[in-house]
Amino acid sequence: MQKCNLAVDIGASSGRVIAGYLANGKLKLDEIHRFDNGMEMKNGHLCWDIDGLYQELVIGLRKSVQKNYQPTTIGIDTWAVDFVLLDKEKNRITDFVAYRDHRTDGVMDDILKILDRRKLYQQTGIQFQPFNTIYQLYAFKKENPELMEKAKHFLMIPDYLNYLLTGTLSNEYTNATSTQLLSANSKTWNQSIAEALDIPLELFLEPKMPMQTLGYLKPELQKDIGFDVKVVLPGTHDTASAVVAVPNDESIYISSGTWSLIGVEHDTPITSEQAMRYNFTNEGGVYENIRFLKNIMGMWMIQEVKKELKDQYSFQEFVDLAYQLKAFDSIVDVNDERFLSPKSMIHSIQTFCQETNQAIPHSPAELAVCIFNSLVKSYQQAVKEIEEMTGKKYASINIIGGGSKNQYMNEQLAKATGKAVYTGPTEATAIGNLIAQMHTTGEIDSRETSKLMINRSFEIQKYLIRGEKNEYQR
Ligand SMILES: Nc1ncnc2c1ncn2[C@@H]1O[C@H](COP(=O)(O)OP(=O)(O)OP(=O)(O)O)[C@@H](O)[C@H]1O
Ligand SMILES: C[C@H](O)[C@H](O)[C@@H](O)C(=O)CO
Repeated sequence: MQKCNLAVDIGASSGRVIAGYLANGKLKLDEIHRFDNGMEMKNGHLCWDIDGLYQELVIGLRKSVQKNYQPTTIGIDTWAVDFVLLDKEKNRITDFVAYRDHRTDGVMDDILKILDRRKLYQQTGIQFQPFNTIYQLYAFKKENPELMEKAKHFLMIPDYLNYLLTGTLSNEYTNATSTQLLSANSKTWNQSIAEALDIPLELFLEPKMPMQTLGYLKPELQKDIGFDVKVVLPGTHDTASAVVAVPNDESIYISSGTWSLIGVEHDTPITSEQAMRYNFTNEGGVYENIRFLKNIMGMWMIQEVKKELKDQYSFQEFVDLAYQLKAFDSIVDVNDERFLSPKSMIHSIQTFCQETNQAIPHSPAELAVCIFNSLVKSYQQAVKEIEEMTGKKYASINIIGGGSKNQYMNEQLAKATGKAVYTGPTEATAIGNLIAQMHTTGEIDSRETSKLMINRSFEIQKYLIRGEKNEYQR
């Protein structure tokens, strides 16, 4: 039997259970189970199928035994901001409403009439996004005052899955920062913000830092799967885990999946006027540092176009089509809210182009090129903003996550920024999750060791502009 750590990494479009172990100084990965994820309408709201996700997690645990693994620890990460509320008997009293649901339409504006925008930013350091937990909680309270009265516990998605595994309630720190309810400096829930919005502070537990043991499997689950395992906290926000696996500290990173998260690590929050204007966020990092980054609409746009075209084209085929199209220059502002949860992504892109007097993309190739070039343009702008705010020049950008497989965008980004673009690892989030577990068990002793290990274990590709000829070296 092979001893291993298990990373459960659930993204907005897919989830996986990955076994990780050290062999000859390298981190080895084995994908044990993969499943789709998505939202569905329930009780008039877009929701996640949380019970289905839990079942997939348990299937992953069972498969690990069938594959002859002996898991010693398990860690869960998912996307951020979404939550569930439990009553005093610890029963779920809300659906897992998804951040793209329209319940938060207009709520941010309402709250910014109660709270001063600058103060809110200075206190929390969090980017203004209409779906942040603070706006979702407020919308929920307005719609369901009687349920809010009954609510006794607030859990985010990984907190809830950890509760189902162990029976222990917790609020993990990196994910808690995405609520916009935590003080960036003290790393505790902000009383004045909660009170101003009449959100009961009793719902929250003292945030627990990553890299500690939460508990063990509940007896009935142990019996079902046939073994026990230590449940450990990685950065339960997937982006926090992903950032741990960036191979080079000196690069700007882009964690590219459903969202594109572009930024750098920083010791302390940056809450300047400029950072607020550029709408950068200061989320909590696994090493108790700050992930100073911007949340950009990301591959969601091509995911939606793919779906609308009835999955006739794979992601790789969209990339191939983009290469074949000689020129198509229309650009959309990917951060425009119309792209967050549209009825039709294709129609929204076309309308944007029409309103801005640009050529309207019709073919799959034109739509792909428009999305890819528009994303690259927003990355280029964010790079400029990061350099301006940190007062530092960066020689390279490192793209991690599934989106790093998009060669067309990687090349365009190198061309647009004149910087070396490194890509990989593609499973950065699971890797960062595993590294946090290995820190907890003592298998990895320092951050430096983990960076060396990542560079030794995974192939990193390089896209580079040489001289004036725009040649790329891989
Ligand atoms: N072969 C490929 N070529 C180009 N792009 C690809 C390829 N494979 C995957 N992708 C891109 O990667 C994205 C998925 O990335 P990833 O698996 O990291 O996301 P996720 O984990 O589901 O979501 P999240 O970002 O919410 O965690 C797809 O939407 C697609 O755009
Ligand atoms: C909204 C997204 O959940 C979040 O901001 C992003 O960081 C993420 O989790 C991407 O997977």
